[in-house]
Amino acid sequence: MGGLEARGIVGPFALKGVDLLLRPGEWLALLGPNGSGKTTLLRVMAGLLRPRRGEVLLEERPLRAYGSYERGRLLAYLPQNGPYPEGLLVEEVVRLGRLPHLGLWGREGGEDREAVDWALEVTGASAFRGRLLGTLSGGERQRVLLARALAGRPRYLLLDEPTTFLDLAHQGVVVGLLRRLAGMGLGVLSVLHDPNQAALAHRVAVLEGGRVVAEGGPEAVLQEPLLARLYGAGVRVVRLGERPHVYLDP
Ligand SMILES: Nc1ncnc2c1ncn2[C@@H]1O[C@H](COP(=O)(O)OP(=O)(O)OP(=O)(O)O)[C@@H](O)[C@H]1O
Repeated sequence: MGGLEARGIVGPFALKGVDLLLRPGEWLALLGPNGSGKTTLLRVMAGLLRPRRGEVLLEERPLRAYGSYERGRLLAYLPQNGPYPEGLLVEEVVRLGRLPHLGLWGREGGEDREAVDWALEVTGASAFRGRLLGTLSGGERQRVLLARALAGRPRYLLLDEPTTFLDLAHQGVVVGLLRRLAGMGLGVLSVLHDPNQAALAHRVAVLEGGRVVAEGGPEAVLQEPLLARLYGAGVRVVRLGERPHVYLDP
């Protein structure tokens, strides 16, 4: 079976033995307290950090055996922080997402332009295409960076806190987009802090102290005892229809 799989990952830093499988066609949300190892795990699964022990398999082949362009055509990573190419036009930033297909000297063709247009469109970033990245608000910039990740038409998308900086409406746009992308067959792994956004994912995995301590459907994972242990006694969970809804009652 395909997928992006972390097997027995120990180190660097906080990771203490993580197994996690991201399947094509699913949105998997990764939750966990600050410092639990979420970003580190994402960077290991993106091939940007080497684990001390264990390995990452991309469609059953070790990730370290892939060349960087080959890996980049299959897998895109959206980091939590920059550096960002502030001085480039938005359209140029998104075109950078085609690099794994074009190489440094490749000539852009119709397929590349279509992918860039599509990525700008689905992220709601088309209106900024002629602006400099450095002139955008935090939320606008976040959508452009998501467009850059999508422009390579990856099969797996790893997103570190993609809804941070977004207003409520655009959080909804991004969350809806993640579901839609999974529906199109992509495997989407997103670090999130908001359990109510995670409740919309197909599966949720919870990291605590560098280990996956819970994994499964949102209804099964987002339970009050676990969340209270992770985030404190004031966390409450109620059911709204089928879905768990988490709020604070400090
Ligand atoms: N370059 C580094 N050198 C030393 N320690 C590091 C380094 N990067 C991360 N760590 C440590 O590893 C642990 C996990 O960090 P990580 O960024 O993966 O956590 P996180 O779950 O993403 O946290 P947050 O929710 O705050 O973003 C933290 O204690 C952090 O201080």
